[in-house]
Amino acid sequence: MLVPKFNRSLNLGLPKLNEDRSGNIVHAGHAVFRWFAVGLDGDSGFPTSFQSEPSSVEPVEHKRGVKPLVLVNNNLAEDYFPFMGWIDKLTGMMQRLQNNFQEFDRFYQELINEHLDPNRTKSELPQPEDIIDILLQIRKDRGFKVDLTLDHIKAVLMNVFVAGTDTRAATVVWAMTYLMKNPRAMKKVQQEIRSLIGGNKGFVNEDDVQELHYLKAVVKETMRLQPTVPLLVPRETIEKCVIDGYEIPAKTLVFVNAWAIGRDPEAWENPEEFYPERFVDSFIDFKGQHFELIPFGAGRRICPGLNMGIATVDLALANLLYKFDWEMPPGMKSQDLDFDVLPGITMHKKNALSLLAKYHE
Ligand code: HEM
Repeated sequence: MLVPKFNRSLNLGLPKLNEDRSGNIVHAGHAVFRWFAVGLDGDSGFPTSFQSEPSSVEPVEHKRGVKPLVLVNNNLAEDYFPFMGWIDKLTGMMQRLQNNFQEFDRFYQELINEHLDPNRTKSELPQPEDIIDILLQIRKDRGFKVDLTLDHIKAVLMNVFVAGTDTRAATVVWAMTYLMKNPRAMKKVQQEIRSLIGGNKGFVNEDDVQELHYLKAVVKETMRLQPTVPLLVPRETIEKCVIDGYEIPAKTLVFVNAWAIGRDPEAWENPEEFYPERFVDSFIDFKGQHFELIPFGAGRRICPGLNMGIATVDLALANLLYKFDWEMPPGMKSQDLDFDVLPGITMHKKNALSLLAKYHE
């Protein structure tokens, strides 16, 4: 039986919350993620910059007067080989991690202080209230007991912002890349959206998305080929087991390769082909019940943000496709697009996806 090896469900930067059962600090979450969000900046719901390479994007200025947060994307050797932590010290990665943590900690503390400020005027309150208000209220209701500390609240925020932002942004970029490579699918999905929404409404909302079956198939097909967390959360066997004749001892670290599973010729016809139609009228879903498609993982540690993740990917992609016609920049052809990947826990496109957006009248 496989069990999660690490308690990574909470903040990467809050070591106390990342302790394993033996009380050791677990470093599985050491990878420091990039900050890049579709629709994070601005009210329109559209990305302010459509690039897949975050390092080439200006850091997102949050409007709170503190230094902008710049997240670096790097993996620690220790993430993969726990005995190789010394390399991270030598390369300075550990120090960068610590610095990053401190910046984040300050940022979240400032947000919390703002929410705790009794002088916060009514007009500044988000509508109706935001996640920080709710968490602080729960804490207050519990009489400030130690079981919900400010560190826990920071951890939840970190999770929502990072686990949920990076993955969604990457998925939208991969979907656009596949669609640019496959004009037939691009045309079909745009037709579906535009014929449903028409010209007057001007945007796609959450209810509309439920009618967009081909769009949903496009997203599934993208996640089959390019799951953004290809190796899921590491697991550890708690007892000896035999799989396919291989004997696996207890306490073995196991990585489940969702990327390879999505391309397994025994599970998929023409697995390398981008063919969203395979999901139209298919019962296969990514909710952890069909093991041939597990971009959100499966079992007890399945992604808890699955529904939110899909809802926002569908919505962002649908609006991008509804509002704009997409072309390659001058001098480039869709054949030039590649699927090279940056190393990392989250699978990002290595070379920036630069496209020309033409407003669709
Ligand atoms: C397209 C979007 C997303 C993808 C592809 C994705 C994918 C994943 C995957 C593969 C895992 C590991 C599951 C496993 O090992 O079984 C995971 C875990 C997690 N995800 Fe997501 N995720 C997405 C969006 C989100 C969002 C929006 C949130 C929060 C708002 C979120 C929060 C988390 C958390 C907290 C975990 C750790 C769960 C645990 O270890 O118990 N994710 N995600």
